[in-house]
Amino acid sequence: MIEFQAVRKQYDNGTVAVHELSLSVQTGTITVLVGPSGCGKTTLMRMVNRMIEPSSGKVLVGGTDVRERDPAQLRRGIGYVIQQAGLFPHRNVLDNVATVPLLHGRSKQEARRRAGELLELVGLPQELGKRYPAQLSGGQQQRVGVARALAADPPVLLMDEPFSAVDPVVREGLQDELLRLQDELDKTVLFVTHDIDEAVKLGEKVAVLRQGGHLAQYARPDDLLADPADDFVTAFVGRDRGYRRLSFVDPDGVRPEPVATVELGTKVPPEPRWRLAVDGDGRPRGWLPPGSNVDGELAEAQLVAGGSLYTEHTPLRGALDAALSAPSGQGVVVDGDGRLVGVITTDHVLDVIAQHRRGVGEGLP
Ligand SMILES: Nc1ncnc2c1ncn2[C@@H]1O[C@H](COP(=O)(O)OP(=O)(O)OP(=O)(O)O)[C@@H](O)[C@H]1O
Repeated sequence: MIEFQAVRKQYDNGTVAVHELSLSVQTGTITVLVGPSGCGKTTLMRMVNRMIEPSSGKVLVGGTDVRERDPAQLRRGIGYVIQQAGLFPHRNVLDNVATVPLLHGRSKQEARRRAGELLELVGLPQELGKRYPAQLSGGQQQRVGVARALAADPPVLLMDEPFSAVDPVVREGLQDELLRLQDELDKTVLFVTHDIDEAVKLGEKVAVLRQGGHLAQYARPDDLLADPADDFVTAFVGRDRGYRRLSFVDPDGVRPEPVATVELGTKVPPEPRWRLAVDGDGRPRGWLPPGSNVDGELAEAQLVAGGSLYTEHTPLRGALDAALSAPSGQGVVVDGDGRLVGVITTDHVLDVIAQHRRGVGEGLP
């Protein structure tokens, strides 16, 4: 557990970055600090590994005041990942990661073997180990940064806007990867971002900070979206918080309907309705518009790209998105292996939301 007890930080120039803030971070969970630029997130995080000392108050890690710990020894138990990964530019990827086990007294050979395992853990192919950081994409560099932070197997991981320098698609991949890793590793993670979507996706709990280092609200993402504490939090979580909250709504009640399908590579007579094209394994590939005259065998070029796919039993937000984005008005539902299960309409998803609202009795916003 990490505990901030009435922590305050005033810099020498008089700026109060953190104002008497108290917060407990549960062991084995991801806790996110979110808020606008300059609200004190980084200052608060760096007090955990003593890169910054509080002006007053205490920070405890595992029940001990960090001021009683030797900074170097304290940091060995705390991984630290920053934006742009912070890699050594003149060392190759494998050696960047191996640095940490080497510092811990492992032999060079052993350190490299461990580094190889870690690269695999974060989803990087072994052959990238020989490259230099500048020869990797931004997303790959971030993965190396995570591998290096994990190298000493620290119980605590501090992550300061680690994914903010990469494009949105890569960023989503990195977020998913972090959630997968966390499932496996059960670290105590403190994660800083200014992106509320990232915060509610990753955080088991989310602390919203406002200017001057005040804690505006500390809650589970679902509660934050359903019941923002004040106008500041309401504005910060945004007007589409109702839609965001669908990410946490149980999809019970979603009943996919059958859909007319056609198979790629077969002859297809025209029909006055939308049909979903699937490959030989039953995976959806796109839609064939009503009345399409297919010359010869059906090929991908004749299809309209489908909308997003909804994987059954995942939260309702994906179901609504699939229904809204489908060119045919029918959202495509697939199973965990990506094979077609059926389709859902927007009306059906809205009905499920309405049922949920009645059942839960506490209305979606
Ligand atoms: N060394 C310093 N000396 C003086 N003021 C500082 C110092 N470091 C940070 N600050 C100020 O303290 C406040 C909080 O800064 P901090 O970096 O913790 O915010 P943040 O929420 O992490 O911001 P961002 O999202 O922009 O990184 C800001 O007003 C900042 O200008």
